[in-house]
Amino acid sequence: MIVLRDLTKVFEINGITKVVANRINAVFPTGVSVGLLGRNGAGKSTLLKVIAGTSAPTSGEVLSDGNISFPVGLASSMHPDMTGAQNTRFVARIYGADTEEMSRYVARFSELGEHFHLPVRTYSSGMRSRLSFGINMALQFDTYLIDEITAAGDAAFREKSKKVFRARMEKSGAIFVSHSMQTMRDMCEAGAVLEHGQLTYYDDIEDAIAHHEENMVLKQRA
Ligand SMILES: Nc1ncnc2c1ncn2[C@@H]1O[C@H](COP(=O)(O)OP(=O)(O)OP(=O)(O)O)[C@@H](O)[C@H]1O
Repeated sequence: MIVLRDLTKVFEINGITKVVANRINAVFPTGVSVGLLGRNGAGKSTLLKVIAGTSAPTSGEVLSDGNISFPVGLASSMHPDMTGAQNTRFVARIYGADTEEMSRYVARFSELGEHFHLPVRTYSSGMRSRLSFGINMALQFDTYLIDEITAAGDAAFREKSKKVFRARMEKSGAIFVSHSMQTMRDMCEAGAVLEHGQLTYYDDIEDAIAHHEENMVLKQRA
């Protein structure tokens, strides 16, 4: 279970204030795959980083009784000057996994070929996503944080990713960001909509999608 308690996250740049989370109180239940919805710039990626602990809240806290992955798909998760193989071994050591076994798994899964041994800064965004997804799926987490991974790779890769993700969901939960409603339906049971710093949680992803689509229609009319 992940609990957001009075969570506030505010960015201030050049006198402009952006409130991403405004005293959010929410619970993400154990073992549930939750789709996080919201329009561009609502703060979904930022919220994932705050939940992962890679970005500090302005106030409030994130509590969890299980371990949480780093956000898959966000470029900041990888060290750009290290190769894919080095990043993999580095993460394996942090989490106490077998470095060689994990390296073999990630090399095979991510389908990076010779790029696996080149610095991550030379990768396309899709290649980075594949690496970061492979590293995450090689490890056992109670909650996986996934940001737009399904945009990475060709149809065969996406199918393989979905299969591995579903296998992980037998024992774990996830918070999943995607702009594709079809992907949300395929991958998530529950949903949450982030708008104007508020988060509304729904046990059924269909209810969250209906709320989100209504927001998008209202935006078009405005
Ligand atoms: N490090 C930062 N410093 C300042 N502002 C930031 C920072 N990161 C994000 N923001 C701002 O916070 C807001 C939320 O950004 P975020 O990327 O979390 O939104 P998002 O919902 O994931 O967007 P998208 O759907 O377009 O990917 C945006 O207005 C963005 O400009």
